[in-house]
Amino acid sequence: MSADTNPVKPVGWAGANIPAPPRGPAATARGHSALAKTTVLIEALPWLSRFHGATMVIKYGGNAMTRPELREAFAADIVFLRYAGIRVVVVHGGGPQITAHLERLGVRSEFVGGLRVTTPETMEVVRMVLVGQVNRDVVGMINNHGPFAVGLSGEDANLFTARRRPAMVNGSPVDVGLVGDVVDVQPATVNALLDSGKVPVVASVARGLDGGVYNVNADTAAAVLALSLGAAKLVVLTDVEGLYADWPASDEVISELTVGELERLLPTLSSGMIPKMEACLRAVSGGVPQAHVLDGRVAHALLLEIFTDEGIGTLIRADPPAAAGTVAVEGAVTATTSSSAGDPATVDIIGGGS
Ligand SMILES: Nc1ncnc2c1ncn2[C@@H]1O[C@H](COP(=O)(O)OP(=O)(O)O)[C@@H](O)[C@H]1O
Ligand SMILES: CC(=O)N[C@@H](CCC(=O)OP(=O)(O)O)C(=O)O
Repeated sequence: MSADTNPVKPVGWAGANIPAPPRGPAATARGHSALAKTTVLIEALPWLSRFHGATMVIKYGGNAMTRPELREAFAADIVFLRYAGIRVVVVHGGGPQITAHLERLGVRSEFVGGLRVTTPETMEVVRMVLVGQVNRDVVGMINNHGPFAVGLSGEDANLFTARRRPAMVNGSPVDVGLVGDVVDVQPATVNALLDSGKVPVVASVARGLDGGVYNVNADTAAAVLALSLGAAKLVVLTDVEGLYADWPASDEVISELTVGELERLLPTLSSGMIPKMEACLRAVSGGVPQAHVLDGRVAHALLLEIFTDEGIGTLIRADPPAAAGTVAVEGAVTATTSSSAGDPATVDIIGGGS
């Protein structure tokens, strides 16, 4: 747009030939809204500085993919993170999408301990839906906002190798078919994509040690990838506000808990929260400074969590070091319906930003 036709910011704004900007109530209102915007931008500065160049693994749950406007907001957030200099990896789920496809084929889905009972026929559908449908959709959505997303299956270049695992019910193993746990990660391809400025988008299907193909829970896949990439953060987007203290009786969100606290809580959890919280535990106890469960139904939840002081969802962090003068409070799970504010000046104690 030329200087003659641009009504907003004429070139040479301060020049003598250009009329002065309007004064009075309209200009004041504009000034106030600009101030609010600059406040938000400046609030982001410590987080931008902290996370520039850091790796983050974002788990995008199938339940968070439902509404088109939320999908758009998610895709825009991922591109925002990329432009902010964060090495972003997306690991997506697709449980509800697999269930819907199986239903169309007349197959009922069964979950044990949060894991899908996976027959060889089910595995064909899992692979087709995750790799052929959901992965393509997520890649396409992100690329509408910026040309960065590249889709991968966990089978590609042996990214994930899995071994058959049972579900655990009341401490006992129950066979759930072709469900795998990841026993080896080869992140070279993901790193090469990140080095070239791309955003890898990973489906949680794995090759088996036995040459077969395994269904890996996407939370588990995201956790092991975060570990092998040395990620600064694992963020899990789902369809609840975070971990509820006493679900389904209450919707009181646990805003923050340590690995020790989560270990004690784990046997009381049910359904999809079991693999999700196991994954967060695995990531943080393995060295990822923090894992965060966020409500994917909140537009731009990712930006809110990463770039503002507005802590939301449930944060899982390492136990405090048992240093002199530090006393770990037994069972100190913080339950609140509000957010856990992150202070850029203090979160270094736990090895990462909030
Ligand atoms: N303590 C809990 N707090 C929150 N949600 C829970 C809890 N226990 C079980 N859930 C269930 O876990 C679900 C999230 O897991 P899941 O359905 O696997 O989601 P996703 O597709 O995002 O991985 C929630 O929608 C809720 O129904
Ligand atoms: C073993 C197992 O349960 N695998 C999951 C894989 C997809 C997934 O994890 O999707 P969400 O993240 O949307 O739940 C499944 O078959 O549903």
